[in-house]
Amino acid sequence: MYSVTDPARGVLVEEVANWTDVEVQAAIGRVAGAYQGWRARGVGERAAIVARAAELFAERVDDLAAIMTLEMGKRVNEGRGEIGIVVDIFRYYAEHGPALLADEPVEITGGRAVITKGPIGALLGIMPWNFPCYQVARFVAPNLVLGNTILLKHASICPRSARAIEEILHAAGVPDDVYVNTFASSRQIPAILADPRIAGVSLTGSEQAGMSVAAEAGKNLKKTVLELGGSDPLIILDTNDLDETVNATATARMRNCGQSCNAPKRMIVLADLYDEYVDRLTKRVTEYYVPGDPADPATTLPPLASNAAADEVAAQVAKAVEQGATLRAGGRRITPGAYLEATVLTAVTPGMDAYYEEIFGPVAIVFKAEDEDDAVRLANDTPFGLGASVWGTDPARNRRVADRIDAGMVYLNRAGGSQADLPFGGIKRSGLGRELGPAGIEEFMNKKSIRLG
Ligand SMILES: O=CCCCC(=O)O
Repeated sequence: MYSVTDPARGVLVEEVANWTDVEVQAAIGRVAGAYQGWRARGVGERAAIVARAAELFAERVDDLAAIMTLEMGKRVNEGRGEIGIVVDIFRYYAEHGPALLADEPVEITGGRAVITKGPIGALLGIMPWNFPCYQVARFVAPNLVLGNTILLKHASICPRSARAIEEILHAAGVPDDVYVNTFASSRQIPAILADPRIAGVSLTGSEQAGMSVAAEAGKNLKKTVLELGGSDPLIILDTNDLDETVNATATARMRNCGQSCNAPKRMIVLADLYDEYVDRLTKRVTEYYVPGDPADPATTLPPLASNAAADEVAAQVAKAVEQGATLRAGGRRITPGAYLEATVLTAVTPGMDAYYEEIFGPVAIVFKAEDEDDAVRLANDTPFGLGASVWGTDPARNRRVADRIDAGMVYLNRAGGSQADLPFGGIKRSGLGRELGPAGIEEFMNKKSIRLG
């Protein structure tokens, strides 16, 4: 069942029945059937439709932000910001897509060749609830320009976002069968992936979901992009202004109520700053992040996406404390609604679950590093490898540390934050492949070698 439950109040607003197997099969038939016609249109025509979609997303910013606030508790201002990135992504691929898809001549031994950049077919997208519009945009915009068609399965708590996105794309001129939203259940995913009419799958979601989709896709030899979890390190080497660093790093951690795959979840602070950083972060988190209505632009701490999500994070915090971590701030569930106090933990050590797992909520863990080498060791001591950030006053030192971090993305003196033209993705258990930027249009591309002579 898909449903909308307002996480600020715990009130059920709408239920949407899952599609039957017959409906899902028909949807696969639609996107597969539309493929040849869509790829036959020129890239310029597809790019113009994607550019129009950007404008329609911009026009509906308030409506989309309100939907996300209701469905998953996103602060309304953050929702507007998310639509800003969505607009950028659609514009980026509309503008740069044609050049990114241009033939590439290659010099080869004994002759000449060209690599053409074409689509591969109908794709399945499985998208999560944490950024209901952005996550869809970064998969859909490049693939529409490339000429692939799309069957989209959104998170079960986001049926309204799912419908609104489909409406916008169709209104922009994407043919009805080129982009089809399905209210399929997770149980139906294996059959979709086994269907020869589906050429590949992109999933953003949990490690668990990634493993099952990758297994099914592997069995069926389907190309896969996986954007999974992260426990990103944020290393503080030194600072000229500790308050500014504390505020900026707290903002980065608490953005989207801590529910971002690439949020800095482990603050690693060099020993000489550690005590002062922990004190000031604790004060900031306690005083600034006050629970409130996510529809109110003044709110600093919205609910998590659901009661289940809030309970899970609260349980992770309680387990960490039971295993010996120190609770410096927060940790308590607040009801009614899916609220959890903004939380700071220290003394988290190897052997505790919280040392290795991802905590998807407003919880910062602070570690003390003896020196630069120790900071790098701690940063890399994780099964994940999504993003990381390095904060310090010496650019050469920041860069040296960045080069030693095992992650798909490293930011200097800033934390995370997607942008349309910068590739996004991870290594290790954070996933496979890249989205956004030039790399994002290449994942489901047939780079065909044509030998000319
Ligand atoms: O959950 C990952 C999405 C990241 C969005 C962003 O950083 O802008």
